[in-house]
Parts: sequence; C-alpha cells; structure tokens
Amino acid sequence: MLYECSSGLLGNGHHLHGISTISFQAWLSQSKRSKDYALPNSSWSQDMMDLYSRFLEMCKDGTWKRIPSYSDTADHVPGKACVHLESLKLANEKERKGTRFFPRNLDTEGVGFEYAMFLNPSEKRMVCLFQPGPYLEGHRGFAHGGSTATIIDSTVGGCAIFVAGRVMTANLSINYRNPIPLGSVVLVDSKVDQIEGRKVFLSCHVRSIDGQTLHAEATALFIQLNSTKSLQQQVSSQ
Ligand SMILES: CCCCCCCC/C=C\CCCCCCCC(=O)SCCNC(=O)CCNC(=O)[C@H](O)C(C)(C)COP(=O)(O)OP(=O)(O)OC[C@H]1O[C@@H](n2cnc3c(N)ncnc32)[C@H](O)[C@@H]1OP(=O)(O)O
Repeated sequence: MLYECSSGLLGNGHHLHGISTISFQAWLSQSKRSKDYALPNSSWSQDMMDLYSRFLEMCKDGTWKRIPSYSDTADHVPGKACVHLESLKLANEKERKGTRFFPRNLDTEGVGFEYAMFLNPSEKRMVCLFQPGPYLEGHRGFAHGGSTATIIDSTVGGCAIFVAGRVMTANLSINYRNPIPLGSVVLVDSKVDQIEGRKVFLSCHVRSIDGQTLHAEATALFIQLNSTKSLQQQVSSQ
C-alpha cells in the first residue's frame, strides 16, 4: 500500500526544507503487514521485559510511542521516502531479494540484536532497550564495539528520521566508557540537539538500566536527503 505524506509529526503540517513529514499513525499502518521484531520473545531477560513494560505503560497517555521494527529496510523510512523506496522495492524485487536491515539479520531469537525503540515526539527523543546476544561478542563476554555503534546509529537514526524523513549518517563519534556485558540490558537514549537546514545534530548516551554505569556516549550528524530524488537516483547520480 502506498500513501502520501499528510499531517506533520512536529505539529500540524510541519515542514522541514519543504518536506512534509507523515503522521505517526499513517506510518504505522503502512508497515503493519510486515513482521514486527520489536515485540517480546522468549530470549528477552526479565530486565528487558520489565523495562519494556515500563515503557509500554508510558505509552498509554501518548507521551511515548512504541516503534515497530522490520527486517526490510524500506519499512523503516516513513513518509515520501517510503513511496520512493516502495517503488524501488517493487521494481527491483529480484535484486533486493535476500537483503535485510542489518540489526535484524539473524533468524534465531536472542543471539544478535534484541531491541525495542520508543519515541518521545515532544522531546524529539528516541530510547532503545538493547540486549546484545552472544553473536555480538568482541572481547570475551562483552559486546563488540561495532555492535554498540550499530545500535547507537540506528537509535539516533530513528530519531533523525522522525524529524527529517530520509536521512543518512554523515558523522558518528563514540566514546566507549565501560564494556557492555553480553546478555545485559542497556538503555540507548538519544535526542535531537539542533537542526540547521539539512543538518540534524543529535547526542546519545548508553547506560545500564540502574543508570549507574555509563557505557558509551556519542554525537551524530545526519543529513537530510533531497526529497525530490529517489534513493536510487541519488546513488546513481554520484
Ligand atoms: C513516523 C516516524 C517514526 C520514525 C521512526 C523510525 C524508526 C526507524 C528505526 C530505526 C531506523 C534505522 C536508521 C538507520 C540508520 C542507519 C544509517 C546509516 O547507516 S547511513 C550509512 C552511512 N552513511 C553513509 O554512507 C553516508 C555517506 N555520505 C553521503 O552519502 C553524503 O556525504 C551525505 C548524503 C551524508 C551528504 O552529502 P550531500 O551531497 O547530500 O550534502 P553535502 O553538501 O555534502 O553536506 C550538507 C551539509 O552537511 C555538511 N556535512 C556533510 N558531511 C559532514 C560531515 N561528515 N561532518 C560535518 N559536516 C558535514 C556539509 O559541510 C554541508 O554543510 P553546509 O550546508 O555547507 O553548511
């Protein structure tokens, strides 16, 4: 199902550089036919379940929104970008066969990235509950720094998508402060700090759920892509 952008996420009819963002509901209904991986499964620890329930509770008054998660990359980008990507997807179905959104690339539950994101629209903030599995090992018993970078990029990326639609990471700077034990649950907390034209600046902290350990802190710059060109056109014109 294709759809057009309508009401804005940052208030009615919000426009950022001429690009109207879509309503959260429209995006949710666009993607609901795909399997949602951000729902609890048997690999989730009690800590993960407890935190997830706490955030679900905070969704009840609309302050927070649970963000679904899919294995198809095209489903992650809302708005007009989705129309472009949907067409691209239909046109190139053959070539696209077998591609997956990187953090959802494993079939077995619990071995890789287990995560669920929640968006706070008024604070332009995205929080990700992350439980790294055994296939993300770097040093013995700890998550690989690249997997931490991936979950940070995806969380700040989700936040940037919320404010600016189709974006790409231009810069991601991470300070790793304390290793993340495999199987533990951490909170990846990101927010938009500033928007300057097409540039979206964000910051992010990764903390243990008791808040006592700072695992990593990051800053990121995302660039809003030209809405009049499809992703395919942008790639082929470079
Ligand atoms: C309903 C809403 C709900 C939403 C929720 C959704 C939930 C979804 C959940 C989860 C989402 C998952 C999210 C996934 C995230 C993953 C993202 C990635 O991994 S992206 C792959 C890695 N990145 C690349 O490969 C880029 C490679 N670079 C490029 O393609 C270009 O450099 C690009 C597009 C970044 C910029 O190129 P140009 O030609 O469009 O723009 P130019 O003119 O170069 O830059 C624009 C401005 O930005 C500055 N700029 C560009 N790069 C910079 C840099 N690295 N550092 C500082 N400034 C930079 C420039 O100086 C310029 O600034 P001046 O306008 O002159 O002030």
